[in-house]
Amino acid sequence: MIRETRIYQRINRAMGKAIHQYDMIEDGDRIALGLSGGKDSLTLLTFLVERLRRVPVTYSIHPVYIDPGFDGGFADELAAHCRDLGLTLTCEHTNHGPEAHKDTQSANPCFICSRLRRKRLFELTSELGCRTLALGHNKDDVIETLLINMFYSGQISTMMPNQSMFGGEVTVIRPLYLAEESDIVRFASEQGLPVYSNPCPSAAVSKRREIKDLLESLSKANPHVKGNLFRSLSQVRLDYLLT
Ligand SMILES: Nc1ncnc2c1ncn2[C@@H]1O[C@H](COP(=O)(O)OP(=O)(O)OP(=O)(O)O)[C@@H](O)[C@H]1O
Repeated sequence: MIRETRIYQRINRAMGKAIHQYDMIEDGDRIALGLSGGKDSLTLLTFLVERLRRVPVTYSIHPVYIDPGFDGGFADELAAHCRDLGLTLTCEHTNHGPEAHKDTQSANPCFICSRLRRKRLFELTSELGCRTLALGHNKDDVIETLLINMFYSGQISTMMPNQSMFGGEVTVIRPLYLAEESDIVRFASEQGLPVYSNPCPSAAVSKRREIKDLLESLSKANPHVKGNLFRSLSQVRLDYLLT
């Protein structure tokens, strides 16, 4: 049972706002949910299950885990957690992780691994008869992706809250789009959500980690930095860009 703390209420408000504002869920939807075992997708799962008891909209949730295949995986524990919530976890065991770290391909293992994972996630979403795939990205992920795309891809873009793919076959939704990562960290800890440590050798050394550290240090001097970056996404002055 969720404890309705201040942090719970903040995330709940942010998620409710995102779901309405970006038109994410309709009555009768079958929603596949990418469950990685990390705090974001576990928090998303908790809120989407709990929301069913509160709102007059019905939907079904189908958690999906792509096991990257490192030693020390936690698929059984994740399946047990889903069972406790009355859900069945679809788990696919792969060797995406070790494959992506093989010497010949090690220049960008995260890119390779996430591309393979995304592909299987979309396929499994369709196989489960779902047209919606919910992912656990939060507001900080959106801001970091904006900077990663500018710094390393030379383009101004980020993740969308509601994104139709493959001609409408699957819609990706990100219900935590407006929720702050620091709130999610606190929520996961205060509610005692399970903690699975990520056995991936690249987990701590990604571009995202570098950007997180940069934003952290800029925010110490000015706490509005992240909020301003997020706001800039809806304050685009095209007449001052080279479009
Ligand atoms: N192995 C996986 N199986 C299923 N879904 C996944 C997996 N890895 C990531 N996802 C989905 O993609 C989202 C973003 O993945 P990312 O690796 O960026 O994780 P993250 O920001 O650390 O989030 P989390 O805390 O949920 O792991 C996750 O929140 C989850 O919904």
